Parts: sequence; structure tokens; C-alpha cells
Amino acid sequence: MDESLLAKLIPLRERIDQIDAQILDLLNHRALTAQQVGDAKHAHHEHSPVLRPERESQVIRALQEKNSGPMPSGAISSIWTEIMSACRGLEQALVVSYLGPAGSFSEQAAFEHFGHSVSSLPCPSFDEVFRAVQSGSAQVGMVPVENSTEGAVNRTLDLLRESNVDIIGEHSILIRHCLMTRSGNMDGVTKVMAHPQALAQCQGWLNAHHPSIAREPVSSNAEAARLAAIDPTIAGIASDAAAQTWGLQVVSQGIQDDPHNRTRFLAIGQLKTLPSGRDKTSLILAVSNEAGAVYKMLAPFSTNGVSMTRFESRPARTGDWEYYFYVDVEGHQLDPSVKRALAELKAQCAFFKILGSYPCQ
Ligand SMILES: O=C(O)C(=O)C[C@]1(C(=O)O)C=C[C@@H](O)C=C1
Repeated sequence: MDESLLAKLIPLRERIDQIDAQILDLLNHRALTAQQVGDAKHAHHEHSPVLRPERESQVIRALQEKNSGPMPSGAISSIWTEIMSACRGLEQALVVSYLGPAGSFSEQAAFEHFGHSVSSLPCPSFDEVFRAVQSGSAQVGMVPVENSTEGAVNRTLDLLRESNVDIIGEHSILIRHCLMTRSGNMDGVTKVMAHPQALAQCQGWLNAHHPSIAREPVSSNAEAARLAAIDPTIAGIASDAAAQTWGLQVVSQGIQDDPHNRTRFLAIGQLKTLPSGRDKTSLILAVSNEAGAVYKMLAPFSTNGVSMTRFESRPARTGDWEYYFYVDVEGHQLDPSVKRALAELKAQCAFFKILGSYPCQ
């Protein structure tokens, strides 16, 4: 390195070393304090949950508001997610279930949301993710609920209705699909494998670039990568991380038809999240199949000044054109206006289920 540059860098790097030592001291101070919080919770009740999603959101939002830069707001969120993950890990190891294997987008969402100081439990299906949370073998799970190109993830919607887990958070990620093989080219490849949603999100690109190669759906993209790693006739569509995990070479990057392709994931668990100050409530409603019933069903939201942010229908499978409506509203179920609207809905709907109130991302 150039002598004059080095002369400038040496004192600056010494300063960085001093700052890092101070940060380390403060981090350990924070970790000890979090351990005391853990002890207090445990002393109060043996099963007091260590994870408090509303508190974690409040900590991050308060720091983002206080932040005067140049540290970017997104960096504040990812740094403190990891700090709180490590502190939480000292209180108790959090087991997170998600659709595996390693390298899946669900794993990425789980780590981004809960940080890396967790124990991961990759599962072979969404049903298993829910089952793990319900049985207690995982405290929390991460499941995709909607994609900006392909819409709702129907199995997740059905499992939310059938199981009794709560939604405790949401996390949306940009989905960048890559085509990958063992060799890094498509010589000898006879099949492209991926999760059906990923095949759908890349169909335009596949039609244009590999129209004659067969497409085969598998349980997850990371599973496609795992299969491609053992069979040179298979190309997988998955994330960059999956290519690294399974030792594959990327043939083409960013092959999704929509460059803004995003998937929203839900964090699920068996705990009630308290108001964080900026929350959402998700519920499922159904009314009898009569003219005007849906219109009437939604009236309690507007009369109580509650904003609806999502409305999705799912056939009730009665063969009678009846539907379950998945509704998201702004606010927490303990907020007075939301509480009033929910009480009115409960009184008038044929089916009513609160899936949870949780901090908005
Ligand atoms: O405040 C708490 O309840 C804590 O346990 C501390 C802490 C943190 O590190 O700030 C850790 C875990 C919880 O999910 C929330 C916050």
C-alpha cells in the first residue's frame, strides 16, 4: 500500500479499534442486562416467554427515529435484530421451524426476522412447520403467505384456519431466483425443478430461454437445489444461498419475470403479542351465501374507523360457493376501535377467528 495513504489510515484504524472496543463493552453490558430481564421473567413465571415481538419492534423503531445518520435505517434494523437475537439466545435458545432444506427463502426470512442466534428446524412441508409450533418442538415458525407475482400461498391460508397458532410478526423479502446446475451450464440437463410458485414466477423467462426443457415441481426450491447437486441432468431454481449451500454453480441470475418479486412471510407462535404502537390484526370471517352479506359483514370496520389493508377469499369447499375471507386491519385487537369492530363482527359472522395481532414490518 502507498506510504502516504497508509500514514493516513493508521490513526483512523486505531480510532476504529477503540470504538469497536467500546461497542464490545456496551454489547456485553447489554447482554448482561438482558440476562437479568430473563431471570426476572423466569422468577415471575417459569414459562414467561423470552421472545417479546412487540418490544423488539419498539426497540428498533425508537433507534431508527433517533438515528441521525449516516448509518442507514435498514442497517439499524438488521444490526439490532442480531443484537437482540444474541441477547435472547442468552436468555433461552429460540427454535425456529420453516420449510427447508437449508438455503430456502423461508430460512432467509427466518434469519432476517429472528436473527442468526436461533436453533433452526427445517421441515419438509408447511404442515410440518405448523405441527412443530403446535407441538412445542419449535417456539416459532416462518411461513410464506403471499407473493407479489403469484398471490396467496393457499396451503398457509388453510393451515392458519385449521391450527391454533398465532401470527406474531411479518417479514417481506425480495425474491431473486437463480437457475443452477452442478456444471454451471445447461449441457445434458433434461429437467428444471423448483417449487410450483417459483416455476410460475419464472415461466416467462423459461419459455424464452429453455422452452423445450421439462419442468417438474418439487416441495421447495432448496430441495430442487439438493436434487440438482446429486444429478447432473437436473437444473434447480433457488436462491443464491441455496447454490452455495449445495455446492452448485449459478447458470443465470435474477430469472423471475417480475424484478420486484417479493414474498411476505408470517412468523407464527403460541404467544399473544402485546400492542407495539404500530400493529396489524389478521382474521378469518365467513357469512352465509346471501346477496349483500359480504358488504354487510365489512360494515363494522368502517363504522369504527378501522382500515382494512388486505382482503382475500378462499373457497370453503362446501360446494356451495361459500368462502372464508382473510382480512388484515390496521391496529391491535386490544385497541378500543379494533376491539369494538371485532365484537360486532363476532356477533354477526357465521365463522370468526382472530389469527393474531402483531407489529407491522
Ligand atoms: O425486553 C425483554 O423482554 C427482553 O427479553 C430483552 C430483549 C432485548 O434484547 O432487548 C430480548 C428478547 C425479547 O424478545 C425482547 C427484548
